[in-house]
Amino acid sequence: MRADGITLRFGGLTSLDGVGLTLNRGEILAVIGPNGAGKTSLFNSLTGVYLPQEGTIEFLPAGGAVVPLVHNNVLGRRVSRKPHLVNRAGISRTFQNIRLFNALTVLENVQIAAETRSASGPIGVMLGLPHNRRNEREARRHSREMLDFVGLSGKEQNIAGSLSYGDQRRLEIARAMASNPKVLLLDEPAAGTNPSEKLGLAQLITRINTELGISILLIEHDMRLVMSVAHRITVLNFGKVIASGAPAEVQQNPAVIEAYLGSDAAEEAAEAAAAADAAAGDGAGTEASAAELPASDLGDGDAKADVVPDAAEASTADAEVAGAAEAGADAPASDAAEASAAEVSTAEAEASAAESGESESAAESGAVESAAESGAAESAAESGTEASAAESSATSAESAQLSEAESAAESSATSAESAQLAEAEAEPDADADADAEPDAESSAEPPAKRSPSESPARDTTEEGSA
Ligand SMILES: Nc1ncnc2c1ncn2[C@@H]1O[C@H](COP(=O)(O)OP(=O)(O)OP(=O)(O)O)[C@@H](O)[C@H]1O
Repeated sequence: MRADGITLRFGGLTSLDGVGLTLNRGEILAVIGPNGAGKTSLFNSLTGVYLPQEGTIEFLPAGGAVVPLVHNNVLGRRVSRKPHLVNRAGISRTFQNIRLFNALTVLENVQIAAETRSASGPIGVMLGLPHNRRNEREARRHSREMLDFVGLSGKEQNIAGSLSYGDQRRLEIARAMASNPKVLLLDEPAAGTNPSEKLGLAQLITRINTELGISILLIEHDMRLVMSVAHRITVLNFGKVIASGAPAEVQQNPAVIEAYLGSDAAEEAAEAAAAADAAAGDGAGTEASAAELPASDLGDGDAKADVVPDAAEASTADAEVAGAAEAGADAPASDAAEASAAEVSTAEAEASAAESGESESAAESGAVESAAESGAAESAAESGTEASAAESSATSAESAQLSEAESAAESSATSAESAQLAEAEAEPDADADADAEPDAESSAEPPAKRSPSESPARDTTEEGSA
């Protein structure tokens, strides 16, 4: 799937500004960025909910012809494929806010999606023709299979609204998979879930990719999850792509750190990196660079405050965590990054990894975690779990240093967000020239943040068959 030069405007607000992105076959590509960066707008453009004013989007399924999703037609008019035809072409999605039929059973929720693939018309269904009954049986069988895959077997007859939040997220994924997509777009699948649910979701996403061969485009704020599953990452900020590449590369990109944590933090991180380079001879902790985007939930201001890297703190904590790992962690002590991940993972993650004998992979999945991220260790302690060696070795001086850094970052994060919001609000609506034209599909995705003064939602669509 490829998007080129996608520009999407809402009146004077440019939500996407010349965005280009390619999802390769078989790949997990994460799209990250601060709040309001344009991630959901991008998903809505890819799935035909919005019609971007500029750019093209095309999909090339294996063994098939190119399917134009957004393009200029022969008359030069902007056209996009309707959402249900995008789905029929092999692209499915989940939503940031869970959208289930809460009063229906788990099985019925999935079956509805599975039946959209069948050719049964309403009359045939009403008459109960044999062909339609066969389709229904097949849809039910396939739905059960998907539920089993996501770990919801045994809950088929439960009412969807009664499921735990994590199970509801799984159900959404099962429903998206019921139409046998080749590409799955997941919009913040871990939002609102607890750490063990997040771990399970990360495993599920990887299995969908490896076992079913489905390419995945993932929007997610939880950096630990992103780093553990993504093959590549594209970073958006203010509607523009500011970085793209392998997770480790992106995590250390100064522009990315600045986008998330502000320029002061980026400078501090760069200084810390230089200090770490200078102290490279020391051994411990130097492999996990201090100038990394911390692996944690970057979805809101609180989370940002939790993960602020302080230059000095980062190297100290690095050394401590690596030292503690050498003293007793299962993770290879020679790899400071893995050791630090093993130490600062939540107790739940550790327990589950240990139980399944996957301590190494758990360590790897969190290998990107910066030692500066003492937020994870703090939250483990808060939740009554066993304090990590890294945390227990923290001195009070370091704690003071951390709180200072946290409040600095919190204020820089807040001011960055306020600036963004103020900028968005200051944009005049006067030049809006297009109708707000909600259609059935658009209304399924209500405006997240503000009412559109110029809705780019589909003014022209193409009914071409997939
Ligand atoms: N329907 C709409 N009408 C007007 N403005 C919109 C609409 N949808 C999105 N925007 C604006 O576009 C910008 C990008 O929003 P978007 O929801 O795509 O960001 P995001 O990166 O997904 O944010 P978050 O992480 O908070 O979900 C924001 O400024 C938002 O207010």
